[in-house]
This record gives sequence, C-alpha cells and structure tokens, in this order.
Amino acid sequence: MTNTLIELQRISKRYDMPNSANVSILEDIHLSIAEGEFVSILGPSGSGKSTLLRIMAGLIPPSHGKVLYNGQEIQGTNPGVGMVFQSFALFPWLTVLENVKLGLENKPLTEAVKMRKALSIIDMVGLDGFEGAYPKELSGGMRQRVGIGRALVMEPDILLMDEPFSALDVLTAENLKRDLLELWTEKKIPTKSIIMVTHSIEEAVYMSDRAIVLSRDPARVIADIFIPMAHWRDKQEGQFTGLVDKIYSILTKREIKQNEHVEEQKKKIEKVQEVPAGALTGFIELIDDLGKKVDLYKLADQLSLNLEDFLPIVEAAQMLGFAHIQHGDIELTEIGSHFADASVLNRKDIFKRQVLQHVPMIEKIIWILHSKSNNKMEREFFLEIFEKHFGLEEAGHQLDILIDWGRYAELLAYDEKAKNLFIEHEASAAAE
Ligand SMILES: Nc1ncnc2c1ncn2[C@@H]1O[C@H](COP(=O)(O)OP(=O)(O)OP(=O)(O)O)[C@@H](O)[C@H]1O
Repeated sequence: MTNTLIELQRISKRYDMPNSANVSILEDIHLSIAEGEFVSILGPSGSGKSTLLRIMAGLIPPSHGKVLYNGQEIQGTNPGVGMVFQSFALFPWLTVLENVKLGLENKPLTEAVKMRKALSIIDMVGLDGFEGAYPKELSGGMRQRVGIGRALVMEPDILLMDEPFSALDVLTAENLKRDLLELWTEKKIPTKSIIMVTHSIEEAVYMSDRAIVLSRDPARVIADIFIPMAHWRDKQEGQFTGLVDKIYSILTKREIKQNEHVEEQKKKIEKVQEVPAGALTGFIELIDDLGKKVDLYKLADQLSLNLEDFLPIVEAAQMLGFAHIQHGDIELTEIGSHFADASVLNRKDIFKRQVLQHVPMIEKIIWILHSKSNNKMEREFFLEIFEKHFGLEEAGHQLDILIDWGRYAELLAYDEKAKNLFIEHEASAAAE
C-alpha cells in the first residue's frame, strides 16, 4: 500500500476585508498525496493555488481544516517540505554556495557536513564551478537552479514548487524541467513527492502523475486527473494531447454552482475577467478567421500565450455569450459569429446587449447613473461598493474593466481628469 505523505482535510481560507466583509479564497479542500507522486495544481489566475501551497508548507494557517504530514497535524511550518519560488528568492549578497547552504541553517549538522551536502547538490543541479558566484552574475535559469538546490539540500520529503519555470524563457525552462525530471525519475534525490503549482497545462501533463484542477471564487477541487504515461513523454502523441485537451475543457467550463438558483446567481456580484473590449474583439475576429472553431491548446500554442494570459480572454468570451467550449475546442456562438461579421456600430450594439444581459455589475452602474439627476457619479463611490466584495486593489481593476466595456458599448462615459462616470448623452451635452 502506498503511504499518504500529506493530507489536507477540509481546508478553507478566508481573508477579512474592510467593512467586516470577508472573502473566501479556498473552500473545503480535501486532498491526499501519496509517496511517489508528482502532483500539479492548476487553476485560473488568482484562484488560490499559491495560498494552498503556502498552507501545505505551514507558512500561513488555514481558517478551517487541518494539514497532516505523515499522519500528524502540522503546527507552524511543515518540517517535511522544501519550497521553490517563482521569483527564486535568493540573497544577492550571498554566493551560490552560501545561498544553498542556507537551506541547512537550522539543521544540527557540522559545518563540514553542511559544506559536503551543499557542494554535492550544487553539482547535481548543474552549477559545478559556480559555487563562488553571486546571483547577479547568473542567468535566470541558473538562479532557479540555486533556488531548487537550496530546497533540495534539506532532503525534504516533499518538494513544493510555486510556478518554478514561469519566470524563465522557454528554452531555459525546458532544459531545467528535463534536468529536474531526471533527478526525480532516476531517484537521484531522496524527495518522496513533488507538488507544483503551474499555469501551463502542457507542463503539468509533461511532468506530473496527477493534475488537480481548482475552480475560482472560491477555489474548490473540480478535477483530479491521473496521467498514466511513462517518462519521457512525447508532446505530439495522441494520449498527451488528449489529456491536455481534457484539462483545457475543464478549466474553461464556466461553473454553474450547484444548489443555486439562476436568479440568485444573477444577483451576485460576479468578478469579470480583466480583458479590455479591444482584446476581446480581436480574439473573436481571430476565431472567426480560423473557421469559427479552433482547438484551444493549438491556438494558445500558436499565439505563444500561457494559460494565465489566455484563459481570461476565453472566459470573458464565454461569459458574454460570444463563444463556448466543447471537447477542448472553442467555437463562436451565433451571436459571436454575428458580432465578428458586423460593422463597427452594430458591434457596439451587440456588445451592449450582451454586457447588459450577462454582467449585473454594469447594469447596476447604469441604473445608479440613471437615477442621479445629473447622470453622473464619482469613481470613488463605485470603488467603495466594490471594495467590500473584492478588496481595494481588485475593486480598482474590476471598475477599470467595467468602465472599458461600458465605454465600448457606449453605455457610459468616463472623465479621466475628474474621475467621474456619466451617461453617454451627457458627453455630447458637455461638449456643446
Ligand atoms: N493577505 C491577503 N489578503 C487578502 N487577499 C489575499 C491575501 N493573499 C492573497 N489574497 C487573495 O487571494 C486570492 C488567491 O491568491 P493566490 O496568490 O493564492 O492565487 P493564485 O491562484 O496563486 O494566483 P496566480 O495564479 O495569479 O499566481 C487572490 O485573489 C488574492 O488577491
């Protein structure tokens, strides 16, 4: 029987927001990871992947639930994990050797043993000869090798990696992925399990044995997919592309929450994707040019976009009823096709209809502007309302995108200087 190494029991995480509102980031996450598994965690941007990883590491506490390591609930930091960060997190004033040795700082080992272990790991991660170099003298890929070395030198049971390759250029990342996989598959390191947050479905299917897919607002586990392929995997092979397509479909499916009446959902303030109307228009035109239906995975590849950049556009197109996803393909709806073929003015009309139908927040903004005798309202007013739901930073982003969509649809206008939103006919009146 395989040993469960780490177990999450009913983990939830909430953050308190101003005005005593709170946002739920993770909800009721149950996950069990066994010895020998390499698991990827995928999910939309901002869904809570990093938060989940940090909870596993014991760097932040969950609001509810437990993390068990080897059957014991962790208190404070998890003693079984080593962590690799996207940003490398190296100390610039320390050499490669000193940065790696830092991983052993709290271990009861003699200096000579620490030195031996650090030098051996440096060799293993391909940095032999660079022991005395400082981070600024290294390329991005080499810096991440130091980051990985610092985590591995602790000989952790579990290696947690938070988007370890996303700050690197494609070739460097591929190289490092292969080297790490080699250490793992050939058991050159004593690590018993690897858990990696990634934005790249392809990376997950290439490297891991299991992909956990999270939803957003709040994050729940919506899929747990086994990848039953031996290493080294061929990215062109049918089974590989089939799995990539399957995960794409899951990630791009807009979730209708169970037990929730459609009308109740409509009333809810639902986050919109931060995709300007111009980008969305271009995307719909592109799908139209490609025959109205295209494989998402291939499209992302052709556009050289990673999941983080690509998914919001796909989601926004779905949310507004311009496209739908099936079996890994994105296809324009009738409205989407109509939009692509329409004149500039007609496009604005269609966009207006779709936005009013699918984005309750815009409807509310317009209603408020109409209710005011001067049809005008300060940005600050809306910001305060949104802040209760999203927090200050996100509220600003949401409002910016709603203003962008509202302007494109000619539903409202915005005075950048005075920071006022107002109804379009006011714009012509003001200009007279
Ligand atoms: N201290 C905090 N207070 C309030 N909200 C927070 C805090 N830390 C994170 N969040 C929010 O929690 C959500 C999840 O963040 P997290 O970084 O875990 O997501 P992610 O899936 O890793 O994102 P990305 O894919 O963009 O890296 C975000 O909306 C973020 O704004």
